[in-house]
Amino acid sequence: MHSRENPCCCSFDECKLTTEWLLSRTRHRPKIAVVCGSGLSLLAESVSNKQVFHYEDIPSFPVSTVPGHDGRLVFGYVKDKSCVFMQGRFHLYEGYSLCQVTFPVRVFKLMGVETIIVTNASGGLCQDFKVGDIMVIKDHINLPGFAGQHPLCGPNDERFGIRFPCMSDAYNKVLRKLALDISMELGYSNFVREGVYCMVSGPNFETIAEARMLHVLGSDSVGMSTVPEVTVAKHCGLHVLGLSLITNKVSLDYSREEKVNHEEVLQISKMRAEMLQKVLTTFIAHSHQVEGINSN
Ligand SMILES: O=P(O)(O)O[C@@H]1C[C@H](O)[C@@H](CO)O1
Ligand code: HPA
Repeated sequence: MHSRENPCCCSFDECKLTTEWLLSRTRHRPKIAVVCGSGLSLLAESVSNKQVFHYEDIPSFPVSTVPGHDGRLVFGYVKDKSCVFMQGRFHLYEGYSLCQVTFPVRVFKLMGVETIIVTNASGGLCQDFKVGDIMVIKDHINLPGFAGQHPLCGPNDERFGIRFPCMSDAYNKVLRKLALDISMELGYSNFVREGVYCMVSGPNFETIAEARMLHVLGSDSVGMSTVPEVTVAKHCGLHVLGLSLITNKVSLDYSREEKVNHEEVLQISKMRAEMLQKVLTTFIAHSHQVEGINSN
């Protein structure tokens, strides 16, 4: 049975079947996976020796339903590093269970991936942030998780990870530093920041009262993804880097007239994707400098 029909069938065996299906069809053996956020499919365009699978052709993979999420798995090389890119991710608000949302992460783990780079578009809550800034994610707030919408709820399969994983170091410190150092070398330090990402379920954008609450709670940006993928990645022992593109300023003020919409999010993502791609490809090229990350 496929997870499109059954929201709760992302078992170890099903992950393994999908893994074997992919490994038997690709010569690539990626060590790095990249999840492209809204409007950020361009991140995968510069890979060499490309091999592409459409999500609808991959057993048990959900399909993309959101504009700006192409629904393609792209294998290839960035410099000499074997990578796999998700051009499009899955969200809770699409009606997928969190186990479907995170299914690809577990498949990557079983394929031999060691590091995952998760990107997204988010709204800036920190008053210093500007539209177009890139935020290296330092930490997150799992708001749906507080309410029991958590990808690790349910029986724990020890083959993936332990029952009570530690999340205090979900975003690898060494990888964060490398991303910040690279940004500085590229001359991007004026618009590359570090901060805390807060996940809400969506699909509506925040009310002003909600935005104020998230700000008071310590969130620098807010979005509708990433946290389930990162939680599952950390649970199964992957190294994580998170990069968030600030596509809009979230209003904390009742007198502000601007209204956010998805088209604006996509427009800013597409405008800044090239910058993010530069950070990403330079990061991947230098990732051998970091202990625990293989050189190809
Ligand atoms: O997949 P991400 O988190 O980049 O997508 C963001 C959050 C919503 O899906 C959408 C809102 O515009 O963009
Ligand atoms: N809120 C939630 N998700 C988002 C936003 C936002 O302002 N911008 C992009 N994704």
